[in-house]
Amino acid sequence: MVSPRGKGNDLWAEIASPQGEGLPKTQVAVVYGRRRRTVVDTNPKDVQIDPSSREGRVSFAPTKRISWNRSLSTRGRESIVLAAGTKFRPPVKQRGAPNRGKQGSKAKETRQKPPDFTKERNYFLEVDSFDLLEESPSPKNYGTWAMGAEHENVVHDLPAILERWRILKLASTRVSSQQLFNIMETPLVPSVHSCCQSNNLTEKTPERNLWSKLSLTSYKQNLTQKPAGKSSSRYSVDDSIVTSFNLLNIEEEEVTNTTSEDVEALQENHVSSELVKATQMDPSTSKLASLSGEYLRAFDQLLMICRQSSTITLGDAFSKYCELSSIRKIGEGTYGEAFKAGETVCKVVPIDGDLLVNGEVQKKSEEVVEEVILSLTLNNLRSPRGKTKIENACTGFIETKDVCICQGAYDVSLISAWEDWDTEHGSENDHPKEFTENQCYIVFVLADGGKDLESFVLLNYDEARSLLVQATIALAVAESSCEFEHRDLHWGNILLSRNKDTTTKFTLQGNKLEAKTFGLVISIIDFTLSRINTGEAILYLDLSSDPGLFEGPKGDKQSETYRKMRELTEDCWEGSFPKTNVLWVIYLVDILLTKKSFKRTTRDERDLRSFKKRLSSYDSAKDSLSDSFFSDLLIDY
Ligand SMILES: Nc1ncnc2c1ncn2[C@@H]1O[C@H](COP(=O)(O)OP(=O)(O)OP(=O)(O)O)[C@@H](O)[C@H]1O
Repeated sequence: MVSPRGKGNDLWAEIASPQGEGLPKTQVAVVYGRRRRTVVDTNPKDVQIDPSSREGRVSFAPTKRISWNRSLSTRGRESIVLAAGTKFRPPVKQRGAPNRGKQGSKAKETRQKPPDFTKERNYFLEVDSFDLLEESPSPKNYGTWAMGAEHENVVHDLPAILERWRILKLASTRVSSQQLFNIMETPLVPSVHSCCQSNNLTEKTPERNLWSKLSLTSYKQNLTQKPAGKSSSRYSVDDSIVTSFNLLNIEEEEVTNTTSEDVEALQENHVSSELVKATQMDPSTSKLASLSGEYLRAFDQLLMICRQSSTITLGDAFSKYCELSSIRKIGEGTYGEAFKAGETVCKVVPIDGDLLVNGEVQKKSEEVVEEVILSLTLNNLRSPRGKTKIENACTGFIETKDVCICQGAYDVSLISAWEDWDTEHGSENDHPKEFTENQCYIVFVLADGGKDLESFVLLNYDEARSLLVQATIALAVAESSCEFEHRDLHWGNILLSRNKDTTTKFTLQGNKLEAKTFGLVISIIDFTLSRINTGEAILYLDLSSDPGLFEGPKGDKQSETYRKMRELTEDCWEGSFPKTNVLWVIYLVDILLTKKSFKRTTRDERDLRSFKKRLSSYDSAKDSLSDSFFSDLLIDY
């Protein structure tokens, strides 16, 4: 039941109000998503397995990972770039015209005499080097760091990161578009702001039934069927972006068809100069073979995000936080090894290499950029900046303190910590001594979130309630801010610790509230399966390409939750379904009832069971917060 209490009335009214009310009309945007890569896709030749070097290793076999939780780690974040907020103009140039024969011969002709964009390319190369200098005015001087010193958290310019990423994604559709991206259509409302700036997503993903996947061709057909120069009410998308796609998402032979008029048109349409630049690269360097070039660009972005001009060693990175000899390994995942370094936890994830790690293909810079964007977006909820009135804020997601890019063999101190863990716990991961001097890594520097729910001992019913209210708050706040859905909130992904505080503050849609914590602190981790809408882009993982995720044991709460999500989303994973968050809250109640023992009465159990029943009727975490179960845990301030 909604509990009216003074100032709180408004909040409860808002919590109960249907989502999307009063939103501006939706608009169409060009979107694309990238299909994920699997081990099967890997060319066996790319996998460096030197039998002589396998001594001491557990195994390189892809089937090694057997634990249910860990086998769930799927790969390949999808993203949809939202091109909105601009006006429709007919495409400058028609591509894929019905008369293929004619086009083909023209393409052939043009390939013999490619347009010369040298002048423009040089200009943009100059701009790029200037940008790089501007953005990295003083590369980190790791050599002079005081070991174990206190460090301010690094502030990242998320809007700028997003913009660069978006440009990279658009540009990279030009090459290997068939392999990497699906061009899709998604309706979107006019002006899109980055939630990172506004901390309030005013433009939301429309309802499920508005989604329709169209190929770029059918999308363009739709556009060309409209009267030139006029936008239809539904397809009022900016043609400069369509043009960009027309120019960028082109077949290999079409690259050479790009004319200087096209470029001028793009410039006229105020398309970012970098986007224009993307259309101007020499076709010979932009063939499919430039896949590695694409990663290089993403890698450069990672360096920029980390404010590094070049990679550093793992030893240099860790020495910022502690004496190397004090490093302890505290956990492991399929992709990352987690080490305690001073006050922080550093998660080391190998990237871009050909070596299979723990039976998996290493993550690529491009997908890592997206994970960084996700982490930083959620980070912003901790201390939203750039706005006088904070709309949404909470501390329930793990804090990302810094990110850095490293290269080289594993540091001896890390190897020693890894081996100590292995002796004590028996690692499921491959021994890191396999990494060569060329290996690159991303290191996520995180706050120490404590122990995961599976191993944490809850003392009593109050702590159990505290866990539920904090998890629901975090989901509700992120849901409101950036349409966040965690989609994998099993008991390994909630970290718990205790402190002296009895309450935690949060802001939900402008309403400032406090929740009783009884001294428990939760931190949600692992956003691998998560979906967000940053306002610039929708980042999500297409779980339909991982059927194994839904084949877990019948009756197992976690497996059932994945299946319920699939039923709910109908495998449309790019869509917004805040109810998936409720499904995970239901899962957590189940876990508390069946898998965790803590001091509780029969009445407490009954309350938990009836709360669980009521949860099924809520459509979002935000809605669930209005349940009477939370009434005496929430306080206005
Ligand atoms: N911030 C943190 N504080 C404390 N422990 C952490 C933290 N981050 C990670 N860990 C520990 O390290 C383990 C692995 O981390 P995480 O699940 O993020 O890695 P991963 O490789 O992304 O995992 P997955 O196999 O699920 O993809 C966690 O289960 C947890 O025990």
